Amino acid sequence: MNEKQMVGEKAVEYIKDGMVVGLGTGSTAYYTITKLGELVRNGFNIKGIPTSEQTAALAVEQGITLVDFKDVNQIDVAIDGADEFDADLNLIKGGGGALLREKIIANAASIFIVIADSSKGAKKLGAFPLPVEIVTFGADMTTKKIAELGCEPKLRLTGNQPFITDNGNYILDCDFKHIESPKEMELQLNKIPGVVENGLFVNMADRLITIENGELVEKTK
Ligand SMILES: O=C(CO)[C@H](O)[C@H](O)COP(=O)(O)O
Repeated sequence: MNEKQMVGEKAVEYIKDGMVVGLGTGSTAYYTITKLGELVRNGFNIKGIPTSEQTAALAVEQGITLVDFKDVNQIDVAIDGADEFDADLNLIKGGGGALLREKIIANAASIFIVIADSSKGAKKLGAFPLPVEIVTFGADMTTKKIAELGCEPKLRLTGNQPFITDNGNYILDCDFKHIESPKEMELQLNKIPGVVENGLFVNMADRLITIENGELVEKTK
């Protein structure tokens, strides 16, 4: 079993019958969602809130009932991957372009569990270019303002065309090399008009499931 599958399936042990589950996006969350599908086929009543259209399609394929925020009072547990994590369980997310919905759902969940293979650990965040979602209007100006914070922003492309998020926005991948203060950077970025949200998830993860020396390990705040 590969690391993504190990951590993705382990997280499902936190799901109980009747729960509302935030469903992450990406190749690690894939294993969580397919395992949840197995539970559903075994009679579990699980409702899912997806963090992307891609995840919504996978969840439906797996027989998981999808719900909207208006249908539920709370999200019991959200499970999602990460592009980087540090020792304080701060994260960079958004490699799959779903950071806005991922942050809304992680923030709404009573428990946010992060699943990440061993390659995602970092002493300092920032080697992975930070995804920042921006509105298309004024994108060139927003890009300049973000660059003034000390990074090289690159418009994410699909082929020759800008990548468009599920929310109709662009993503800038911002190479900071390292981010001294993730909290400060998160706030600075979100103050720039045109920025919708950024992929720094500071102090949000309750539990990290990862791999060290080939073994599953779990860390909490
Ligand atoms: O933030 C994300 C998507 O927006 C993903 O969780 C992140 O990119 C990790 O992906 P993967 O599990 O495929 O490595």
